Amino acid sequence: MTDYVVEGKGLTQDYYVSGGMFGKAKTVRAVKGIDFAVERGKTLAIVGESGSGKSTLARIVALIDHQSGGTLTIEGHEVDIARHKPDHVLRSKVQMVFQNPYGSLNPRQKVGDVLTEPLLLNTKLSARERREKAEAMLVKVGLGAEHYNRYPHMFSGGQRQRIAIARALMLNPTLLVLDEPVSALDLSVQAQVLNLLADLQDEFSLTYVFISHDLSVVRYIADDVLVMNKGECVEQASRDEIFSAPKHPYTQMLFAATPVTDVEAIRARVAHRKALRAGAGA
Ligand SMILES: Nc1ncnc2c1ncn2[C@@H]1O[C@H](COP(=O)(O)OP(=O)(O)OP(=O)(O)O)[C@@H](O)[C@H]1O
Repeated sequence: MTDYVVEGKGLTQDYYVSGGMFGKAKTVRAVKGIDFAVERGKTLAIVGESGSGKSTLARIVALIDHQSGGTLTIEGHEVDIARHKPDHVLRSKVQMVFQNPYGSLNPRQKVGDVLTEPLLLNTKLSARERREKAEAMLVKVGLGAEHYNRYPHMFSGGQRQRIAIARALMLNPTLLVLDEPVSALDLSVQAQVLNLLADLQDEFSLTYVFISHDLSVVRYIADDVLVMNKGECVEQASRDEIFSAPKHPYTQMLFAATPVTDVEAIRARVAHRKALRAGAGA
């Protein structure tokens, strides 16, 4: 049986929009019956133009918002956060990384506090154990234990996103929802952070739901791709299928409008990852 970490069936999200003083209130359906499933250790990329509903879907999968309709299943258990608040076990399994590393870290909190806070709230680890785990995680994401006592403003954008990733990993999640995690970064830094995410995925068998409007990024990171337009899924296929022969006219238009750069580098990296996986499985 396929080991799906997350499955959505008919996921729908309605927003109630007030009409102002004289207008009529209305309901906007931002996500319209989306089905998907992501296997353990794989990445589903969700692509689409601005306003297509990507972030709305991401917030449902990350257990931040409850869907108006459909079902969400995580690790085989149907989740209904409207009726049952997720317990800390479920909460720790699903973590989100946001686009803006400047906004997502509290400027008054030292990095060490950012990283140990989830442990303080959700585990019985001692202060010393929490610190050791945080320092080890800093090293894991390419920073150093010496960064523990520094403040977020002392880091570059890429380093802050590494801190946000480290924080997301502190409770050993199985699923990361990444909403445009590299789009606020310079191109060279984007590549470094994508490499880090790929390495962490291999090391911890992480499952990613990766929101992006950037097809170069998607080609690099995704195993499967779901294309959204106006809240609907217009096409869903493996990365290779969708990049070599997009079927839906909207996907064709999207791909034609946004040239994919640096294809050779991406292919080399993908081949390298496949070889690593094959070696690990041998
Ligand atoms: N809280 C809200 N209240 C009302 N409408 C909303 C709300 N959040 C999103 N929407 C609407 O839902 C639709 C989908 O928005 P969403 O942010 O999910 O799209 P997106 O694909 O992530 O876009 P972007 O890439 O610009 O973030 C849009 O029409 C948006 O205006």
